[in-house]
Amino acid sequence: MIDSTSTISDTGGGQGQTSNKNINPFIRPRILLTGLRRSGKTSIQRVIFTKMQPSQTQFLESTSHLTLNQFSCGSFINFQVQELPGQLQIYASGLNSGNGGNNGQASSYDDDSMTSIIGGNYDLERLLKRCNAVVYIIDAQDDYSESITRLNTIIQKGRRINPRIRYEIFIHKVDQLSEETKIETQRDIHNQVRDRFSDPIGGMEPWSPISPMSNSSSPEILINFHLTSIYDHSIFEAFSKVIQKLIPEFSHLERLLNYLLSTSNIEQAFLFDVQTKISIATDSSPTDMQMYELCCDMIDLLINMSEIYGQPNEDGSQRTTDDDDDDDEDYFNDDSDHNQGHEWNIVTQNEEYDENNIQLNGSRKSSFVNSPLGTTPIANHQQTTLLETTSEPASAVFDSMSSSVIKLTGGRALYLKEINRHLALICILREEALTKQALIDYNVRQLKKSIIKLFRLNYQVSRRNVSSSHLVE
Ligand SMILES: Nc1nc2c(ncn2[C@@H]2O[C@H](COP(=O)(O)OP(=O)(O)OP(=O)(O)O)[C@@H](O)[C@H]2O)c(=O)[nH]1
Repeated sequence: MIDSTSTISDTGGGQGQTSNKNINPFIRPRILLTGLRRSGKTSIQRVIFTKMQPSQTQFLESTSHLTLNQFSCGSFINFQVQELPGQLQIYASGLNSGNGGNNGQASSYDDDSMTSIIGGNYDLERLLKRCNAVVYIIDAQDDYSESITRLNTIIQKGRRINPRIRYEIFIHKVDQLSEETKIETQRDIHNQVRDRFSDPIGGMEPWSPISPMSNSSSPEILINFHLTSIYDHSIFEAFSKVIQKLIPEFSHLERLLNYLLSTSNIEQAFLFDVQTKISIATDSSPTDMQMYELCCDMIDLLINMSEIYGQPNEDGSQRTTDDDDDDDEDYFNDDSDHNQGHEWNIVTQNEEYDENNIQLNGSRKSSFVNSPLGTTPIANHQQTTLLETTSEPASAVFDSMSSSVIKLTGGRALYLKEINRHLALICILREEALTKQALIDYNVRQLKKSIIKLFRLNYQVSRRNVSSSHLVE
């Protein structure tokens, strides 16, 4: 079993249930994606969200502005990724620097009072205050000492401003490293970060490992490390873990999957977003990386086979054949006003910092694939929310008829079933368990109904919340 994630904290290797409770289900969680120049930030987004071939990423131009990508998958995965380009330098905020001569010059990142403003007039404090997770990319093939210095600065600032931030450190580009070097690099980076926070700084509490029971008001720092590469599935697995911690329904989904396992003789179950191959939930057993990869391959196989031999619905709507599907199905399949399929929305939401410096990433196809960078600057001092959406519908061939069973050598099997047009359940089980496939099918249908109800409930509450906030306005 391979697990590319390690953690400083006791909770990091798990699914982060504690942090999900802090996520307001009505606010789109924000991920601040940052790291030094050329560390691989844009490549990661393109490979995961636009299906760009990893080899194509070498032609990407450097990102020069803060960009905001909003991702939606039906009503399930909703989050924003703010990419803070590596070329931006952190500058002295000026007034309280205690080093007057340093104004306007790049700081050493070490003095907390000196690191408020990032070159280009972005306010790091504000970005940290508003984000739920920082994904920090370290290029493992490069000398990473400067990168760690910068990371430590961000953590130091973040723990003062927003102690609930989760730091997900991607030790990236490990595809060129031997297994031994990977482990050594991870240990080295882990130690350098831990050592930095083992001493009290500026009156703050020292670094202390967190436990699942940790008090939300504690100053403990939530840090996870992931070994990643865009050239294999590790980047999907790592990003899945980041997303799972931000999905408010995650613990409910996990419980439902655990229940399915216990009733159906299944070894492991994943809920996959079909387009991105992000796993939005798993049962609570540790993830088997090789099985995870096989599940991703199974999705590709199913979609490819269906595209060749399947019959896409002419009207794009989903066929419903399950006898006992009820009205809940309509909620999932109704794209009228909320289930807009996969979207890369172009959004700024009344950002208070200098908005003319924000660049907006557009749709998966038109912006990212057809144009070199696909970013569009918005007008200066934009006051209203900009929302330009180009939706890419979920696969036309993935519908309620989509299901598959693949028997593997070694006595195991993979079982795939559509949950809705965005989500697939994939189970790993012993081949013998398939002798009771009717039971599994039945249980999966019950699971599907429960998931639909769960999201419908959340959707209704969020809608009510939105309309009442309009009334207040
Ligand atoms: N070997 C390897 N190269 C990678 C990986 N990810 C990205 N790269 C390469 O790293 C280079 C820089 O990638 P970018 O995505 O442009 O990096 P960035 O962090 O967005 O850079 P800035 O926009 O300048 O901040 C490209 O040539 C990518 O092909 C990886 O996992 N492995």
